[in-house]
Amino acid sequence: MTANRRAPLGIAVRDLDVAIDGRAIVSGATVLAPAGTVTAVIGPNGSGKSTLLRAVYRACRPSSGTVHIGGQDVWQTRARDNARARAVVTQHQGESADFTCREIVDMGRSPYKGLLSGESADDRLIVAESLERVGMAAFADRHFQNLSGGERQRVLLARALAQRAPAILLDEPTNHLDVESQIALLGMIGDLDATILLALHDLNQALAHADHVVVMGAGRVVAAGPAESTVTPGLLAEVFRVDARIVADPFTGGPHLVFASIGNRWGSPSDH
Ligand SMILES: Nc1ncnc2c1ncn2[C@@H]1O[C@H](COP(=O)(O)OP(=O)(O)OP(=O)(O)O)[C@@H](O)[C@H]1O
Repeated sequence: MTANRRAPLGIAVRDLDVAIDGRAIVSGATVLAPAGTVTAVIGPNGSGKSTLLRAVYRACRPSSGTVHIGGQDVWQTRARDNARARAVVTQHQGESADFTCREIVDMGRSPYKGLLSGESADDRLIVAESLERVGMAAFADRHFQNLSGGERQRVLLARALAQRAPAILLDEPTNHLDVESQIALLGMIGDLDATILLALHDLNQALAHADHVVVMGAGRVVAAGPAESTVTPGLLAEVFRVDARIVADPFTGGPHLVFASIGNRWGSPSDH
């Protein structure tokens, strides 16, 4: 199945500023995701990871800076060409209408369809293959709105796969997934012939599955580079305020983070 396959396209974000209601949310961010690699954006809650991704997939207009995918400025590119260049899996996609899973995944084919053209044999095969790839083939005729959070996440991933885009953006893709599905998803994205830019909370997943990490803190990129040399205990203490040690992963021998207990830092216990 080769329909619409293209070589991976690199993603380049330069000097990006995003302000919402006059407040700087992302400031001066430069993120380079080379073609064919996996780049994880990590950082504490509210550090600007989702906003950065939103600027890349044109859900949030930057106040300054540029975003290129494969050398094309996404903010100067037609919507259909953008849809062919990158697929997106976000946490809150409002697919509330009463579509089946097959119909949801078929939406990934729309950048390749004419206004009045229906589904081609290639489209049908790609949709079936994409559902199969995320282990959801048996759900093809089920209604999307009746699925569990993890099942929905897998169908939305299948839609992104069906789009056959040379760059894929994922915002917290392991959210809602059980441990087997998390491992399957991260293994799968490493095998995709695409450039992957994803926001992740699990630092061990970033260490194990990303070629590069981009570390955000308070809207700025505070570090970036190869995962193993960038995600250090010193950096985690500075950015996440946690005490971490690196041990050998007993399965792979690679680096694995363990964290010291820090008690409740969110507030004082109530009196009762
Ligand atoms: N539409 C908006 N209006 C106002 N503030 C916003 C908006 N979107 C994001 N923010 C604020 O911008 C900051 C960054 O949000 P963002 O969602 O990008 O962070 P994040 O790093 O993805 O966080 P998390 O890890 O919690 O998902 C937060 O303080 C958030 O409250």
